[in-house]
Amino acid sequence: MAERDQSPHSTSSTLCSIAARMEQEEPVSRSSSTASPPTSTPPTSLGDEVSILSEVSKMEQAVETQEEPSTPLAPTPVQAVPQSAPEAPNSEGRRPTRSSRKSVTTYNVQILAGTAIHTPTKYLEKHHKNVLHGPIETVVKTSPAPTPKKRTPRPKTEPTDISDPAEQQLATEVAQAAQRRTSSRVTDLRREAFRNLAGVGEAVISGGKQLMHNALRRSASDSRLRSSTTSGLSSPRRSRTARGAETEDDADEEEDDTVYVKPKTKQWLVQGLYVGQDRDFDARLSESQNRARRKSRQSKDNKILPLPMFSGERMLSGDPHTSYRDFKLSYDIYNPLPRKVKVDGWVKLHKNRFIGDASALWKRDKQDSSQCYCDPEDGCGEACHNRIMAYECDNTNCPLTAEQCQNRPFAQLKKRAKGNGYDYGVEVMETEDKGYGVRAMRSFEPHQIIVEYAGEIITQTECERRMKQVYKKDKCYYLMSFDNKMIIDATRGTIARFVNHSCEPNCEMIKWTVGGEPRMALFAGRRGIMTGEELTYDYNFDPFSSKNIQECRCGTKSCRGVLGPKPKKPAHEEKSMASMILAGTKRKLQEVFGSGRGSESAPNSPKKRNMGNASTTKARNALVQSAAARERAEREAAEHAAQLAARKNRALARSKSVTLSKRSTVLRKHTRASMPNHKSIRHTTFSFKRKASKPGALKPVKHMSTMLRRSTPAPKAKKGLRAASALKTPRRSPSSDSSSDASVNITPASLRSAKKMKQSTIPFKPLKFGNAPSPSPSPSPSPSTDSMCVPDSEDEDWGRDFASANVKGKKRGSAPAPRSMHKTGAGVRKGRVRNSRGRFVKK
Ligand SMILES: C[S@@+](CC[C@H](N)C(=O)[O-])C[C@H]1O[C@@H](n2cnc3c(N)ncnc32)[C@H](O)[C@@H]1O
Repeated sequence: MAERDQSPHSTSSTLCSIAARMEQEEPVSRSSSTASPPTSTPPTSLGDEVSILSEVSKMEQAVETQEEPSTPLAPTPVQAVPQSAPEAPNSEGRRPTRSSRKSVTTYNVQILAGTAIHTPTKYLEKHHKNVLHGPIETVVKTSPAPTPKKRTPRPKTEPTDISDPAEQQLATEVAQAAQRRTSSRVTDLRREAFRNLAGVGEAVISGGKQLMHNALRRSASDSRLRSSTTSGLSSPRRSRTARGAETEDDADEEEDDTVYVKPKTKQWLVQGLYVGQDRDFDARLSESQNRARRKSRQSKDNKILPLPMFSGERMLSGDPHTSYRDFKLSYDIYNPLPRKVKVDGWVKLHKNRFIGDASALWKRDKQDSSQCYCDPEDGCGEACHNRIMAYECDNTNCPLTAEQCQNRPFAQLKKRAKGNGYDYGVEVMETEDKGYGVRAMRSFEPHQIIVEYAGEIITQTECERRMKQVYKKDKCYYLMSFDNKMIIDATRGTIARFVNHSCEPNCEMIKWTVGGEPRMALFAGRRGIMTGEELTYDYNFDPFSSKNIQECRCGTKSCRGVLGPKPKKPAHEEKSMASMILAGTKRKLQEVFGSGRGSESAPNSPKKRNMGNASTTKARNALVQSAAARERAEREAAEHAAQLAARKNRALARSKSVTLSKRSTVLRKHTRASMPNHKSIRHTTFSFKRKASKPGALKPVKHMSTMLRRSTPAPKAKKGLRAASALKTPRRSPSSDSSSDASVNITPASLRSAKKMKQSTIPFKPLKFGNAPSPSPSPSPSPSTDSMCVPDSEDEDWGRDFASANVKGKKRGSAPAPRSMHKTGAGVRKGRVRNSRGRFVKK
């Protein structure tokens, strides 16, 4: 039993110890006093009041029995306790052992009262007041400890201490007093125990009351809230409650409330973020209609929460201090594109890198430069010389600052590369049937730079080697013809290598000159690019042989079916087409000029057969008129172009920065070097395919000039209909023309004008020298009139004469005689003079 926990924390152990000690003490008491009843037991429970009382009586009896032999020398029952024997060493000043203290009986009233708490008793203020230590006799003898620290005297040593009779007397008196006090104290303890119990009960009851009160208050506030929000409309639940309140008496209601505390009801928001955020106006309606709409709306309540998009509008238009707040876009709006892919084995390069001999062979033509003279207001816009020539402006060739100038696309690209993914704006995607592709992650303005096509710059020899050895088994090649007969191999290169071909592309691949060096980049087309769009450009793929032709899967309306230029029709087909066009033109001309054949054939023609004479004449007149009008328009266009060119030249001459000779040199250079390249690179992508017959064989990359020749139709082939189209879209021609053009044009615009002038003269020449009958054969024609290259003023006159002479009913005879005739006197017959109407009459 001694091994059990006997700490003051443990109530059970304390109770057990009480019982144990009492058991142990029983024989002691019995032995010490025969008067003590053997049935005397310590109280074991709070209800054991009888036991407590009996204990008290037992104590009293004990004291009484002690009192009987009240002679001073008579041994006290305490002295007779045999337990004192082992305690003898204590008298020598040694601290009593734990086992020795077993005899000390402790009555904890708090435990008995059930109010003990599990706190070390030494910290409890009342502890020592309520606890009696030691055997009953000692307790009786000693007065109740006034202070908690005062210990009850050790009973075993006491008898030995009471040796003096005076002291014994004193002790007896004290014991008597203690007996009296103890009895009263026990009564006090009982009272206190009951008081404590009552206190506990009170606390429990008051706590319950408090809880009930709180619950009632909550429910009351809830019902108030409900009544205010529902504004008189009572729900069935509410009415039931009300009915209940009326019928039940107050006590029942209180009891009900106590038992069933209602949970907090959910409060629905009737106003909040989106309430009232409807649009004030409807853009589709007029102002007055909107006003009427607003008026009619005023009385109406907004029943449905408006769409969140209007909240953004409100926030933006409102006062930022009051209505502005941060918000997050949902992920699929912020990032609408599917996950981007990773390409294995793609080594990224951000700029061109020369490989092998390429660097040594690369010609750096320092003369190849351009200069612009733009104003800050223009900001190097559409009219910027550098922009037209595909030169990037920089501090050396542009008078504007970087902020003012808008013609620095590659610089813009560099800045963008430092930004985030959105700035960069492109990513690799997987297409359905074309392998990888590139899509826009942002929008691009029309003609805005998107990404540079960069990679390894290699020579043709190196390219061939790679094709034979490295890319032997590959199906896709990333080779593009570049400057100086070099090739960009973007197998290691920028993302631009993944851009696929389309017959209706949304981008263009253009070569620019940046800081004197050529660079290729993908630019947005004229429609611009939307986020998520796949980027494409026209490869103008050169398959070299029919075996290498690849099927195009661009899926556009005007798809050519193959990657590359539209397959040429067989020669005989082309010829027949040309002959058909020619035949048609001839027939029309015959109709116009009324040749015998045409008029003869007319009745046989099923078309003509149905036409009456009047309608034939009408049609003929219309044709004549339209031909004349076209001629006039062409002439005017040529004149206009010439004027424009002259104006530009004057402006340029004013700038005085370049001498005339220098400017013509620059012009020659531009026309020879830059323009053809710019044009030819534009839509040319070379993708090398191994020949099926000879694996690894490589066709040499065609030179730019070859490409140009291929892409630019020869002037001879542009007879008739093609000549007109050539006039509409002037091309930047090779330098051959510029050498003959001794004008001071150096701008591309003036160059185009000059070209136009030349082209516009083309239709006249065959008419004059080929088909047109001379109004009067010149006996001694001037040599200059035979020249077809440079038309002089006489040529023009001849042409005009021809036109006036052949157009029926128009200016016939009314035109003044050509000046040349007057000069030479040719055609003036002897004995004849002109009359006032210009006709020759006899003298
Ligand atoms: C420069 S790569 C373009 C990227 C390539 N799709 C890839 O996955 O790496 C050129 C090759 O892509 C394919 N390609 C590009 N555009 C195509 C189109 N419109 N139709 C079919 N194949 C195309 C062809 O195989 C072509 O040889």
